[in-house]
Amino acid sequence: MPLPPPRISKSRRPSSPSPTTSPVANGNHFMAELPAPVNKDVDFANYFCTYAHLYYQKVMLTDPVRMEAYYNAVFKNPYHFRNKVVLDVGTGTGILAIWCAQAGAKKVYAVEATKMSDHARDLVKANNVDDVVEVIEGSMEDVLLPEKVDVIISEWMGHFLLRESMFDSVICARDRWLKPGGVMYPSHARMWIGPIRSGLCEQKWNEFENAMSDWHCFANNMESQYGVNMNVLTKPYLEENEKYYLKTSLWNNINPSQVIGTSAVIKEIDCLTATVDEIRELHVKFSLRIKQDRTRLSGFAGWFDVHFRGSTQNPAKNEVVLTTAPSEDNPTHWGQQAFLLHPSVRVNEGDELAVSFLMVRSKHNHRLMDVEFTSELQQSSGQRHLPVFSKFYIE
Ligand SMILES: C[S@@+](CC[C@H](N)C(=O)[O-])C[C@H]1O[C@@H](n2cnc3c(N)ncnc32)[C@H](O)[C@@H]1O
Repeated sequence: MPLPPPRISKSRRPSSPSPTTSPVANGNHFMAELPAPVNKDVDFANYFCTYAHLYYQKVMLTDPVRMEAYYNAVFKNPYHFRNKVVLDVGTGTGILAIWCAQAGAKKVYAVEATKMSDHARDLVKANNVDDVVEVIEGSMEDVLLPEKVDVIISEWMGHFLLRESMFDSVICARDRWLKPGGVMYPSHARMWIGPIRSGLCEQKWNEFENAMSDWHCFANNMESQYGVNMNVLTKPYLEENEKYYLKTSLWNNINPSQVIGTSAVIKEIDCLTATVDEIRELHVKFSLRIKQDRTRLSGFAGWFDVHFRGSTQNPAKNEVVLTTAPSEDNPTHWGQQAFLLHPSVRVNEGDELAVSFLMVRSKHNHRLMDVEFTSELQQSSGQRHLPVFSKFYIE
């Protein structure tokens, strides 16, 4: 299988039909409405099934940036774990739970929704921590623990942080099971956006044009060979391909030199206090300054970092940061999400971009995101361009 794979499997097209929330698309704009209840069976089939494969768990276990960050967070702050009760939300193979036990935890509840729990149980036993770690198969939202916990640890971050919406489950676990004064690992998260140049703009446009010229050949052939005129389907086919090639954000490991200006933090999350309402819809305005001369703005890249700081009452003595920012030496399996503009825009050093950004959950699947950028370029000469509106899907 090709590497690196997506963080979780996604149906490529059409997008997965799992209506779990109900924002409505109104003209060009996504508008959030109250979320509909999640259909658990559909969610399991679309989302959890991927994590039931050791192949995907191994992708995460072989990301050194991710592994080092969690390992250091636990073992450089062992007093947060020694003789403590810990909850690992979404234990996967059990790796974080095993580390917590090795760091001296008195009890670790390791909750996993999928059958990966069987492998986790085996791994826990094989590493002689089965007297401390209890693997529980079930959805975090349904699991009943016999006691409250001192620490919640979880690796819940999806592409561009919030894809997968797994943080909802961590919030649910925190509100039910964390003792007052308890600690979250990680404790904080931030989302970033930066302006980029990328050859992918042209590549995706060419792929889109090829797909359409292939369609026209196919339609001509259908008419001449089988006597059926396909033209009524040309527009829907174009829209489907526009979405796939031009409006779907791309997983990409961007080189830092491709970031052509300043980056902005668009969201900061305190894991101890965040609510689902706070992350369900993000609407942010920010500005970016171009720092390279005579280049092209191909679009925007989004990434995140998380911090292991402990809590105000109980701070980590050794703070650890896990970043997925563009990096030549330390790329991660999350990469960055590229949102490409068609066409790209000529920009110069000193130009300013005023950006309005909106992200809501997809109406088809609450674990995927719909994104809008409205960007207004002001050249260093003072000349202002008309705002450019672009809509994207994080699938
Ligand atoms: C990103 S993986 C992390 C696995 C492991 N903790 C690690 O760090 O290698 C997230 C895991 O959480 C599980 N998961 C996600 N949401 C869950 C929920 N609500 N209840 C239980 N498990 C969940 C997934 O099945 C998956 O195995």
